[in-house]
Amino acid sequence: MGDLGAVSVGIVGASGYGGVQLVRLILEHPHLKLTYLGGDSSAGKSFGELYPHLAHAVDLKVEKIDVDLIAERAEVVFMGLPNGIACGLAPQLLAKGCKVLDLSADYRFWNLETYEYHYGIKRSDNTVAEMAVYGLPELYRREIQEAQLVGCPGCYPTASLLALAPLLKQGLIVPDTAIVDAKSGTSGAGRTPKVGSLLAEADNSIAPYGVARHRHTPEIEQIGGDLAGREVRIQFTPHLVPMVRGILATVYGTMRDPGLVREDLFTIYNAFYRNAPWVRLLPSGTYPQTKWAYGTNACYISVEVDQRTDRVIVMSVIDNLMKGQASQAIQCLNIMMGWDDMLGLPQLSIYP
Ligand SMILES: NC(=O)C1=CN([C@@H]2O[C@H](COP(=O)(O)OP(=O)(O)OC[C@H]3O[C@@H](n4cnc5c(N)ncnc54)[C@H](OP(=O)(O)O)[C@@H]3O)[C@@H](O)[C@H]2O)C=CC1
Ligand SMILES: CC(=O)N[C@@H](CCC(=O)OP(=O)(O)O)C(=O)O
Repeated sequence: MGDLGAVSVGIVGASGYGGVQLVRLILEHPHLKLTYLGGDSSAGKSFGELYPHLAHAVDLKVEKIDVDLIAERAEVVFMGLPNGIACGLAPQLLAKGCKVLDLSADYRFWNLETYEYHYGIKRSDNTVAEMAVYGLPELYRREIQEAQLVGCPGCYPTASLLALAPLLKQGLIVPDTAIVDAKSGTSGAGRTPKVGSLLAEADNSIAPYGVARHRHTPEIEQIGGDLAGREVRIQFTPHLVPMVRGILATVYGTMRDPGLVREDLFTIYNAFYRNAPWVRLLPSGTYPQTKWAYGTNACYISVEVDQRTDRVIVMSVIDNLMKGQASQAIQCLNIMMGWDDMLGLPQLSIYP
């Protein structure tokens, strides 16, 4: 797959959900070729043993992680690893000239003490962390264009921030009134087995978790603060819902100007996202469904106003494994390489 002029790409953490999405996307991308797969417990197996339905398309074995081998084979490296591992590999990969895109939380935080506090992991790669760019293209396109190291956002922060950004950037809501109520499918928890992700535990039920202390809150507040130009406090509550993929984030905030109507907000959002091809603003009175984004890099957003309570309500949906993880990383790479944002990425959900 790929063509003669294609950029060589490696994936560390290839056996995981993020990894297998990346494999699919790289195989279908016209300017990328897959040259390295790395892992831990899956090392030594062929990729086809792990994912038999892709055996016909991928003729690579998963290797034990070896920085020299990765840099020899790949110009660009994606890392889809548990938190705390990428920060031990990125400094050496960057020193060897690779571009690095990390899907974990290791390079999302501008203040490493915040990361260390919320993730319970000590860090010593401060200089490299300072180079990292937050990989949300709709907000940090210019920085991503120049980046060697991208810390790709978490799935909840992507859905939440795309809904919140115009409100915070333009000071449309009373400070600190923002509430994010978010729901995720179980693939958000990754492929590594956990009791809570078992069908018998998750099916027929919707459950809040991480209430008042989920580790995505400081990430949302960091970017929210950057947009607002001041520290912000955001109430974030995630829920696990019995589906495989998808996130719906419903955002509430008290309007500073109670005179604003839905059409005003629509105009503001339309202008804010005019150069964002993956954000699809829905017509007034139409509300998004997670299945519309399934398998794509799209984010569907709808705005509403409740004049009875003076609140704005913004709904956003993404596929957590795509815009919330793997395809957003490819969108970032497209921008780093000077290619079109849409290049090689699936645009249409398989749902009717
Ligand atoms: N799932 C989601 O919706 C999202 C996840 N993320 C983040 O992306 C990252 C990857 O997530 P996801 O794909 O869901 O994870 P998975 O649990 O599905 O996969 C984890 C991967 O990490 C590898 N791995 C585990 N431990 C080690 C180790 N010690 N050394 C090397 N490799 C190791 C595994 O390899 P092996 O099988 O060989 O052991 C596997 O390939 C995580 O940081 C996650 O928080 C971000 C946004 C959304
Ligand atoms: C449903 C589910 O469990 N979702 C995960 C979010 C995954 C993610 O994006 O986490 P990172 O910030 O570590 O990358 C969670 O709530 O922890």
